[in-house]
Amino acid sequence: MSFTVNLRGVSLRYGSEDALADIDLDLEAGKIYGLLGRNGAGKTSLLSLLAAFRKPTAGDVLVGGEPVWENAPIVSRVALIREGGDFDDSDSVKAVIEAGQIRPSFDTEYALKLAERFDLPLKKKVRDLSRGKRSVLAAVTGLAARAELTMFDEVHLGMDAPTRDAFYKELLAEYMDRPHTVILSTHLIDEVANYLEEVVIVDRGRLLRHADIEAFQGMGATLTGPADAVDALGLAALAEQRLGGTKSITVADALDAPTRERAAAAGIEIGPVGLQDLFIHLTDPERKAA
Ligand SMILES: Nc1ncnc2c1ncn2[C@@H]1O[C@H](COP(=O)(O)OP(=O)(O)OP(=O)(O)O)[C@@H](O)[C@H]1O
Repeated sequence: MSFTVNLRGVSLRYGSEDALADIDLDLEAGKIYGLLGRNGAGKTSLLSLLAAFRKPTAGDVLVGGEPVWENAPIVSRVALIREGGDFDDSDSVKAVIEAGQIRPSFDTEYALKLAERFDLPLKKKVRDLSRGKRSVLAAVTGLAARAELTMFDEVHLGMDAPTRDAFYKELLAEYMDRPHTVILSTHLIDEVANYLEEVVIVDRGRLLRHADIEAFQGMGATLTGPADAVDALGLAALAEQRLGGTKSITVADALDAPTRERAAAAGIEIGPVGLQDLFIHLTDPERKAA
């Protein structure tokens, strides 16, 4: 079984600051989601609500169809893994792994297998681990939790590129073996795009977009050509650049066939927009919330 997620009119306030405002979000069970947002957008706050680390100031947070707050049976099957883990620094790696057994579905054998594969020194104290190895330990406890909803909050930070690659592959293998709901919060969008089924973007405490990864990948376009011809298309540009008489614009929406034909006839080149670039443009602080 894996958990659905439903948020209805959810707000979270710290003192006088709204970290999240009026969020409505539905996630289906058994998919891998990417959670994107700039620094301070509200990603960690959102995940904290789903793990019942925090109580919403307003609204309903349902996990597996039930309110998650003070719901021990549900919470015990939800794993939120934060960067660097929430470990006692004086514990050994082995002790951290053994402590995972507090969860009903924690798989110690799998955790030890992963520890060996990722070269984690079992006897070392957490405080003596490098930043990257500490992240790996956090990732290992998350994978081995075998939870119904597993959330990794920028857990890749500190891992080098080959380690991140191995982590994503292991995550996918574990997911294929035992479908469950996964949320990956990250800034490295292009790196994880191949693993994601849907993408959720939060921006300044609000839900900006939620769509299939394919929809995002087909979403934007860049158009480059004579400035007058580009302007004549009358498209709403997310960003634009001008060099002499040539203009390049980035648009968020997919172009329809007539626009493509007009552009081609005017000598305008059309190219794709990388997910990372699209994300940067969509969450540009200069841009009004969409
Ligand atoms: N404990 C707290 N007390 C007060 N304000 C907080 C607290 N935690 C977060 N905030 C504020 O809430 C907003 C959202 O923070 P949050 O950590 O959820 O963002 P984030 O998207 O995870 O950011 P990052 O990518 O930098 O980790 C920010 O303005 C932040 O300063």
